[in-house]
Amino acid sequence: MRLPGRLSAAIEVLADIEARRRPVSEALKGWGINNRFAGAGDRAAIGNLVYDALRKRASHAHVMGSDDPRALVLAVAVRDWGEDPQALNAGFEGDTHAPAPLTDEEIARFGRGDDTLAATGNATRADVPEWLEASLERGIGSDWVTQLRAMTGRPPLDLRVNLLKSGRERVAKSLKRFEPLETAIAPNGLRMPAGGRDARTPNVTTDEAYLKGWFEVQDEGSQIVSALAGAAPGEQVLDLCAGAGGKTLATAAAMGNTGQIFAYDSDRARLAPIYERLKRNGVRNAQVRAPEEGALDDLAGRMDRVLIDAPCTGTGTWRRRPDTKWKLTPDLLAQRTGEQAALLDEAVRFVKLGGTLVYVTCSILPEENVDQIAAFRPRHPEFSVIDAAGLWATQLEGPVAALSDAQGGLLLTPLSTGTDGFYFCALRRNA
Ligand SMILES: C[S@@+](CC[C@H](N)C(=O)[O-])C[C@H]1O[C@@H](n2cnc3c(N)ncnc32)[C@H](O)[C@@H]1O
Repeated sequence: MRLPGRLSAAIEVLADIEARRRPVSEALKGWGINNRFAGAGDRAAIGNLVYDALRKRASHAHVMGSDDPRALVLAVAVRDWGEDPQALNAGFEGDTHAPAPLTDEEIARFGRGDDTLAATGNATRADVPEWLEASLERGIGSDWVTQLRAMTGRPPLDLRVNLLKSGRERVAKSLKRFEPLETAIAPNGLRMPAGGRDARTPNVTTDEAYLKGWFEVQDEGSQIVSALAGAAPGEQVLDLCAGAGGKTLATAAAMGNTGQIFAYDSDRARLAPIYERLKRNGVRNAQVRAPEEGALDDLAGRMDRVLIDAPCTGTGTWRRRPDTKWKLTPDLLAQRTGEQAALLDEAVRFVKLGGTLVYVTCSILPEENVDQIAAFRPRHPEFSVIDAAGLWATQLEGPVAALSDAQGGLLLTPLSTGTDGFYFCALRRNA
């Protein structure tokens, strides 16, 4: 397929997402099934157009004066992919798969370029829903628009090398056709930066090194918070929201397969992939606890470290799942903050005297981060915050790149740490 056909396909997929309220991945898959002639390169390019359109939905719509799928996809072609509007029209001529030619009005809008954006509201320039503006400014500070604009780019593909089975050099060698770079902050990470336009994401999970358990796909931010959590060999650790086990696996490696990690999740389906992953990674110090009445009772008061990788709005992962940015509602945020407060209270009973409670989210909203810690402290005065910047100095190399907050926590963002958005705060039990 040539570019005009790919643009038409992306318009079709976006329309399908809107009409049927479908998740992006499902709509793209559906399009692929109905259009079997399209190759892997076509599908990747169409996916990129769709995701790019959603990453900058508000600013694209502002420039175009419309948020219909055609306007958004043409905006990606011109604003993000650097196509010239007149040249696009020339390419559309005689191509039966092309969208309708750009109108004079559309061309004029591109002519005015992004100048009109300067005069518009912050939420549009930051490409976020307006109702989140006050929260983002409060949580991130005065440069929140710049920070959020950095979240409209494509994410890299990051890997964590599994030290239980391999090393960074060996994995890099196995994947050298993808030209991986060492991650800047996480000590055992490799990164394949995002490509532009129709670049395809490297398919690393078919590599022999992956099948042998030498590495996992894990954003560098997730690797950093796992390192900050500071689990040491021989400890007793509870991963209270283990899900598919991304943090469990990183923690097991940090503990050198010694001590014991208890991996629990209230959702059996989310926990299911952990069994295969633990096996492939060669983890021998993790016990999975399925969600049953009293499943964790024997751990009360015994844990050196309890990790809450809390259910959250996922606002830190907007680069990867930009559709969730526009679907988030105040009700969903309130539901998540309620769950987070309950989990913090629930976790307390497992932490032994002198033990550590680690709270993590992949959100950039203060309601889910610093506010949770501020509310927890008077409820549990027996805990005190361990300064996260100090932990950074002991667990990671280089100066603290993340943003600090008034409670002693850290916020990772694409602009500050080059990662997804993550929040980290650790508290010690003193009584
Ligand atoms: C951010 S995800 C965990 C991701 C996982 N730790 C990883 O690194 O791959 C949050 C998880 O919390 C779980 N969860 C939600 N409420 C919970 C509760 N009350 N107790 C335990 N787990 C819960 C969800 O099922 C979900 O799997």
